[in-house]
Amino acid sequence: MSTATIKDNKKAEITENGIFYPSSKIMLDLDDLKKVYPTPKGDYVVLEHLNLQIMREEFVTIIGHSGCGKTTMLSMIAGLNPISGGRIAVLGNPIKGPGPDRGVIFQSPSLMPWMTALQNVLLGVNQVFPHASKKERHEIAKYYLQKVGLDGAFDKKASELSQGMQQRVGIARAFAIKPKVLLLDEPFGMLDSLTRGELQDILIEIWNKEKITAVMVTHDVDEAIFLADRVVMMTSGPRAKIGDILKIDFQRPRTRKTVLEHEDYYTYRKHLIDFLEH
Ligand SMILES: Nc1ncnc2c1ncn2[C@@H]1O[C@H](COP(=O)(O)OP(=O)(O)OP(=O)(O)O)[C@@H](O)[C@H]1O
Repeated sequence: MSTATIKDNKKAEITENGIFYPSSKIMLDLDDLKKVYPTPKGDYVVLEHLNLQIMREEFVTIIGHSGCGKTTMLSMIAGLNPISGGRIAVLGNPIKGPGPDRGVIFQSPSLMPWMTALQNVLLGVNQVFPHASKKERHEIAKYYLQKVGLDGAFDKKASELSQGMQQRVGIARAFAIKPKVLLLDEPFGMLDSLTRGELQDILIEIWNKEKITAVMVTHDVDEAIFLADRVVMMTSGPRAKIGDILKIDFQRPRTRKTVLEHEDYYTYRKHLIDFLEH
Protein backbone atom coordinates (compact mmCIF):
# COMPACT_ATOMS: atom_id res chain seq x y z
CA MET A 1 0.00 0.00 0.00
CA SER A 2 1.22 3.48 -0.72
CA THR A 3 -0.05 6.88 0.26
CA ALA A 4 1.07 10.36 -0.68
CA THR A 5 0.50 13.81 0.67
CA ILE A 6 -0.14 16.16 -2.19
CA LYS A 7 1.38 19.48 -1.25
CA ASP A 8 1.16 20.95 -4.71
CA ASN A 9 -0.33 18.90 -7.50
CA LYS A 10 -0.81 21.93 -9.70
CA LYS A 11 1.35 20.66 -12.53
CA ALA A 12 -0.48 19.43 -15.61
CA GLU A 13 1.47 16.20 -15.43
CA ILE A 14 1.77 14.61 -12.03
CA THR A 15 3.51 11.69 -10.47
CA GLU A 16 1.77 10.20 -7.47
CA ASN A 17 2.76 7.04 -5.65
CA GLY A 18 5.15 6.34 -8.48
CA ILE A 19 2.35 6.50 -11.06
CA PHE A 20 2.75 9.00 -13.87
CA TYR A 21 -0.41 10.73 -15.02
CA PRO A 22 0.17 12.39 -18.42
CA SER A 23 -1.90 15.46 -19.28
CA SER A 24 -3.66 13.47 -22.04
CA LYS A 25 -5.27 11.35 -19.30
CA ILE A 26 -6.68 14.33 -17.39
CA MET A 27 -10.47 14.51 -17.67
CA LEU A 28 -11.11 17.18 -15.10
CA ASP A 29 -8.67 19.92 -14.18
CA LEU A 30 -9.29 22.23 -11.23
CA ASP A 31 -6.63 24.89 -11.40
CA ASP A 32 -6.09 27.37 -8.56
CA LEU A 33 -9.81 27.37 -7.90
CA LYS A 34 -11.31 30.02 -5.65
CA LYS A 35 -14.81 30.61 -4.34
CA VAL A 36 -15.98 33.64 -2.43
CA TYR A 37 -19.51 34.05 -1.09
CA PRO A 38 -20.52 37.61 -0.30
CA THR A 39 -22.17 37.75 3.16
CA PRO A 40 -23.58 40.63 5.21
CA LYS A 41 -20.40 40.46 7.32
CA GLY A 42 -18.13 40.66 4.26
CA ASP A 43 -16.68 38.20 1.78
CA TYR A 44 -16.37 34.57 2.90
CA VAL A 45 -13.56 32.76 1.09
CA VAL A 46 -14.71 29.13 1.06
CA LEU A 47 -12.10 27.66 -1.31
CA GLU A 48 -8.72 29.04 -2.31
CA HIS A 49 -5.71 27.66 -4.22
CA LEU A 50 -7.57 24.41 -4.80
CA ASN A 51 -5.76 22.25 -7.34
CA LEU A 52 -6.91 18.81 -8.41
CA GLN A 53 -6.61 16.70 -11.53
CA ILE A 54 -8.96 13.79 -12.05
CA MET A 55 -8.14 11.20 -14.69
CA ARG A 56 -10.25 9.57 -17.38
CA GLU A 57 -12.13 6.55 -16.07
CA GLU A 58 -11.21 7.41 -12.49
CA PHE A 59 -13.56 7.20 -9.51
CA VAL A 60 -12.65 9.83 -6.94
CA THR A 61 -14.38 10.31 -3.61
CA ILE A 62 -14.16 13.58 -1.68
CA ILE A 63 -14.28 13.76 2.10
CA GLY A 64 -13.88 16.67 4.50
CA HIS A 65 -15.55 18.28 7.46
CA SER A 66 -19.07 19.61 7.20
CA GLY A 67 -19.07 23.10 5.72
CA CYS A 68 -15.57 22.92 4.21
CA GLY A 69 -16.91 23.47 0.70
CA LYS A 70 -17.40 20.04 -0.89
CA THR A 71 -20.83 20.86 -2.34
CA THR A 72 -19.53 24.25 -3.42
CA MET A 73 -16.70 22.58 -5.34
CA LEU A 74 -19.00 20.00 -6.94
CA SER A 75 -21.61 22.60 -7.93
CA MET A 76 -18.87 24.68 -9.54
CA ILE A 77 -17.72 21.64 -11.56
CA ALA A 78 -21.36 21.12 -12.56
CA GLY A 79 -21.43 24.72 -13.78
CA LEU A 80 -24.28 25.56 -11.41
CA ASN A 81 -22.26 27.89 -9.17
CA PRO A 82 -20.03 30.66 -10.58
CA ILE A 83 -16.26 30.45 -10.08
CA SER A 84 -14.62 33.37 -8.25
CA GLY A 85 -11.09 32.61 -9.46
CA GLY A 86 -9.01 29.97 -11.23
CA ARG A 87 -10.29 27.53 -13.82
CA ILE A 88 -12.19 24.27 -14.26
CA ALA A 89 -11.65 22.42 -17.52
CA VAL A 90 -13.11 19.21 -18.94
CA LEU A 91 -10.67 17.62 -21.40
CA GLY A 92 -8.84 20.93 -21.55
CA ASN A 93 -11.94 23.03 -22.31
CA PRO A 94 -12.87 25.57 -19.62
CA ILE A 95 -16.47 25.07 -18.50
CA LYS A 96 -18.87 27.93 -19.08
CA GLY A 97 -21.98 26.60 -17.34
CA PRO A 98 -23.90 23.35 -17.00
CA GLY A 99 -23.64 20.91 -19.91
CA PRO A 100 -24.51 17.34 -20.89
CA ASP A 101 -20.84 16.36 -20.54
CA ARG A 102 -21.44 16.47 -16.75
CA GLY A 103 -24.24 14.46 -15.11
CA VAL A 104 -25.24 15.19 -11.54
CA ILE A 105 -26.77 13.00 -8.83
CA PHE A 106 -27.83 14.95 -5.73
CA GLN A 107 -28.78 13.65 -2.28
CA SER A 108 -32.41 14.15 -3.23
CA PRO A 109 -33.10 13.14 -6.84
CA SER A 110 -35.68 15.95 -7.37
CA LEU A 111 -37.83 13.99 -9.81
CA MET A 112 -40.99 15.39 -11.37
CA PRO A 113 -43.47 13.71 -8.97
CA TRP A 114 -46.35 13.58 -11.45
CA MET A 115 -44.25 11.89 -14.15
CA THR A 116 -43.45 8.20 -14.37
CA ALA A 117 -39.97 6.77 -13.79
CA LEU A 118 -39.57 6.40 -17.55
CA GLN A 119 -40.74 9.94 -18.30
CA ASN A 120 -38.32 11.33 -15.72
CA VAL A 121 -35.36 9.58 -17.35
CA LEU A 122 -36.60 10.56 -20.81
CA LEU A 123 -36.57 14.25 -19.84
CA GLY A 124 -32.77 14.31 -19.97
CA VAL A 125 -32.44 11.79 -22.81
CA ASN A 126 -34.76 13.82 -25.07
CA GLN A 127 -32.73 16.96 -24.43
CA VAL A 128 -29.34 15.38 -25.02
CA PHE A 129 -30.27 13.14 -27.97
CA PRO A 130 -32.83 15.22 -29.91
CA HIS A 131 -31.87 13.57 -33.20
CA ALA A 132 -32.36 9.99 -32.02
CA SER A 133 -35.69 8.36 -32.87
CA LYS A 134 -38.38 8.09 -30.21
CA LYS A 135 -37.79 4.32 -30.11
CA GLU A 136 -34.03 4.79 -29.57
CA ARG A 137 -34.59 7.31 -26.78
CA HIS A 138 -37.03 4.95 -25.05
CA GLU A 139 -34.53 2.12 -25.40
CA ILE A 140 -31.78 4.17 -23.73
CA ALA A 141 -34.06 5.19 -20.83
CA LYS A 142 -35.37 1.65 -20.35
CA TYR A 143 -31.86 0.16 -20.50
CA TYR A 144 -30.67 2.28 -17.57
CA LEU A 145 -33.89 1.78 -15.58
CA GLN A 146 -33.33 -1.96 -15.97
CA LYS A 147 -29.73 -1.56 -14.87
CA VAL A 148 -30.85 0.05 -11.60
CA GLY A 149 -33.38 -2.74 -11.01
CA LEU A 150 -36.55 -0.87 -11.96
CA ASP A 151 -37.71 -3.13 -14.83
CA GLY A 152 -41.16 -3.45 -13.31
CA ALA A 153 -41.60 0.22 -12.45
CA PHE A 154 -41.23 2.09 -15.76
CA ASP A 155 -44.79 3.41 -15.54
CA LYS A 156 -44.95 4.11 -11.83
CA LYS A 157 -45.28 7.77 -10.92
CA ALA A 158 -42.23 9.15 -9.11
CA SER A 159 -44.47 10.14 -6.20
CA GLU A 160 -45.39 6.46 -5.75
CA LEU A 161 -41.75 5.34 -5.45
CA SER A 162 -39.83 4.87 -2.19
CA GLN A 163 -36.82 7.11 -1.52
CA GLY A 164 -34.45 4.33 -2.54
CA MET A 165 -36.37 3.71 -5.78
CA GLN A 166 -36.40 7.44 -6.52
CA GLN A 167 -32.64 7.53 -6.14
CA ARG A 168 -32.41 4.55 -8.52
CA VAL A 169 -34.26 6.70 -11.06
CA GLY A 170 -31.79 9.50 -10.28
CA ILE A 171 -28.87 7.18 -11.07
CA ALA A 172 -30.53 5.94 -14.29
CA ARG A 173 -31.26 9.54 -15.34
CA ALA A 174 -27.64 10.60 -14.82
CA PHE A 175 -26.10 7.65 -16.71
CA ALA A 176 -28.68 7.81 -19.52
CA ILE A 177 -27.39 11.14 -20.82
CA LYS A 178 -23.98 9.47 -21.21
CA PRO A 179 -21.92 12.20 -19.56
CA LYS A 180 -18.14 12.31 -19.59
CA VAL A 181 -18.12 13.12 -15.88
CA LEU A 182 -20.57 11.98 -13.23
CA LEU A 183 -20.85 14.25 -10.18
CA LEU A 184 -22.44 12.77 -7.07
CA ASP A 185 -23.21 14.83 -3.97
CA GLU A 186 -23.85 12.47 -1.06
CA PRO A 187 -26.28 10.50 -3.22
CA PHE A 188 -26.99 7.89 -0.55
CA GLY A 189 -26.92 10.20 2.47
CA MET A 190 -30.64 9.96 3.16
CA LEU A 191 -30.98 6.20 2.76
CA ASP A 192 -30.91 3.42 5.36
CA SER A 193 -27.71 1.38 5.42
CA LEU A 194 -29.16 -1.64 3.61
CA THR A 195 -30.53 0.44 0.70
CA ARG A 196 -27.31 2.43 0.71
CA GLY A 197 -25.26 -0.74 0.24
CA GLU A 198 -27.57 -1.95 -2.55
CA LEU A 199 -27.27 1.34 -4.41
CA GLN A 200 -23.49 1.46 -3.97
CA ASP A 201 -23.37 -1.98 -5.63
CA ILE A 202 -25.62 -0.82 -8.47
CA LEU A 203 -23.62 2.36 -8.97
CA ILE A 204 -20.30 0.54 -9.08
CA GLU A 205 -21.68 -2.17 -11.38
CA ILE A 206 -22.82 0.38 -13.96
CA TRP A 207 -19.63 2.38 -13.51
CA ASN A 208 -17.49 -0.75 -14.04
CA LYS A 209 -19.21 -1.17 -17.40
CA GLU A 210 -19.27 2.46 -18.53
CA LYS A 211 -16.04 3.64 -16.86
CA ILE A 212 -16.96 7.30 -16.92
CA THR A 213 -15.06 9.65 -14.65
CA ALA A 214 -16.87 9.93 -11.32
CA VAL A 215 -16.46 12.46 -8.51
CA MET A 216 -18.47 11.73 -5.39
CA VAL A 217 -18.81 13.67 -2.15
CA THR A 218 -19.46 11.49 0.87
CA HIS A 219 -19.28 11.68 4.66
CA ASP A 220 -18.89 7.93 4.93
CA VAL A 221 -15.28 6.78 5.16
CA ASP A 222 -16.14 3.15 4.28
CA GLU A 223 -18.14 4.24 1.23
CA ALA A 224 -15.24 6.50 0.20
CA ILE A 225 -12.81 3.55 0.29
CA PHE A 226 -15.12 0.96 -1.29
CA LEU A 227 -15.90 3.05 -4.35
CA ALA A 228 -12.75 5.03 -5.05
CA ASP A 229 -9.53 4.81 -6.97
CA ARG A 230 -8.42 7.83 -4.93
CA VAL A 231 -9.91 9.46 -1.85
CA VAL A 232 -9.38 13.23 -1.85
CA MET A 233 -9.34 14.89 1.57
CA MET A 234 -10.24 18.57 1.85
CA THR A 235 -8.91 20.81 4.60
CA SER A 236 -11.40 22.62 6.82
CA GLY A 237 -12.57 26.02 5.70
CA PRO A 238 -12.33 28.90 5.33
CA ARG A 239 -9.89 28.88 2.39
CA ALA A 240 -10.22 25.10 2.06
CA LYS A 241 -8.07 23.22 -0.44
CA ILE A 242 -6.87 19.68 -1.05
CA GLY A 243 -5.10 18.45 2.06
CA ASP A 244 -4.18 14.90 1.15
CA ILE A 245 -4.93 12.19 -1.41
CA LEU A 246 -5.07 8.48 -0.64
CA LYS A 247 -4.75 5.98 -3.48
CA ILE A 248 -6.87 2.87 -3.01
CA ASP A 249 -5.09 -0.07 -4.57
CA PHE A 250 -7.84 -2.71 -4.36
CA GLN A 251 -8.43 -4.59 -7.60
CA ARG A 252 -11.67 -4.16 -9.52
CA PRO A 253 -14.30 -5.44 -9.68
CA ARG A 254 -14.55 -5.25 -5.90
CA THR A 255 -16.99 -6.80 -3.51
CA ARG A 256 -17.67 -5.49 -0.03
CA LYS A 257 -16.43 -8.79 1.41
CA THR A 258 -13.05 -8.76 -0.37
CA VAL A 259 -12.55 -5.08 0.47
CA LEU A 260 -13.37 -5.59 4.17
CA GLU A 261 -11.10 -8.63 4.35
CA HIS A 262 -8.16 -6.96 2.60
CA GLU A 263 -5.11 -6.46 4.83
CA ASP A 264 -4.82 -2.78 3.80
CA TYR A 265 -8.42 -1.89 4.58
CA TYR A 266 -7.89 -0.75 8.16
CA THR A 267 -4.70 1.13 7.24
CA TYR A 268 -6.65 3.12 4.64
CA ARG A 269 -9.45 3.68 7.12
CA LYS A 270 -7.05 4.87 9.83
CA HIS A 271 -5.36 7.23 7.37
CA LEU A 272 -8.68 8.91 6.54
CA ILE A 273 -9.90 9.06 10.14
CA ASP A 274 -6.55 10.49 11.31
CA PHE A 275 -6.85 13.19 8.65
CA LEU A 276 -10.40 14.07 9.72
CA GLU A 277 -9.49 14.13 13.41
CA HIS A 278 -6.54 16.53 13.05
N1 LIG B 1 -24.90 30.78 -1.18
C1 LIG B 1 -24.11 30.89 -0.11
N2 LIG B 1 -23.86 32.09 0.46
C2 LIG B 1 -23.06 32.21 1.53
N3 LIG B 1 -22.41 31.18 2.11
C3 LIG B 1 -22.61 29.96 1.58
C4 LIG B 1 -23.47 29.74 0.45
N4 LIG B 1 -23.47 28.42 0.15
C5 LIG B 1 -22.65 27.84 1.05
N5 LIG B 1 -22.14 28.75 1.90
C6 LIG B 1 -21.19 28.51 3.00
O1 LIG B 1 -20.01 27.97 2.40
C7 LIG B 1 -19.45 26.96 3.23
C8 LIG B 1 -19.31 25.67 2.43
O2 LIG B 1 -20.61 25.12 2.15
P1 LIG B 1 -20.79 23.72 1.40
O3 LIG B 1 -22.23 23.41 1.40
O4 LIG B 1 -20.08 23.79 0.11
O5 LIG B 1 -19.99 22.76 2.39
P2 LIG B 1 -19.96 21.16 2.46
O6 LIG B 1 -18.55 20.79 2.73
O7 LIG B 1 -20.62 20.59 1.27
O8 LIG B 1 -20.88 20.92 3.74
P3 LIG B 1 -21.69 19.59 4.18
O9 LIG B 1 -20.67 18.52 4.33
O10 LIG B 1 -22.29 19.98 5.49
O11 LIG B 1 -22.71 19.32 3.12
C9 LIG B 1 -20.36 26.85 4.45
O12 LIG B 1 -19.82 27.62 5.50
C10 LIG B 1 -21.67 27.44 3.96
O13 LIG B 1 -22.37 28.02 5.04
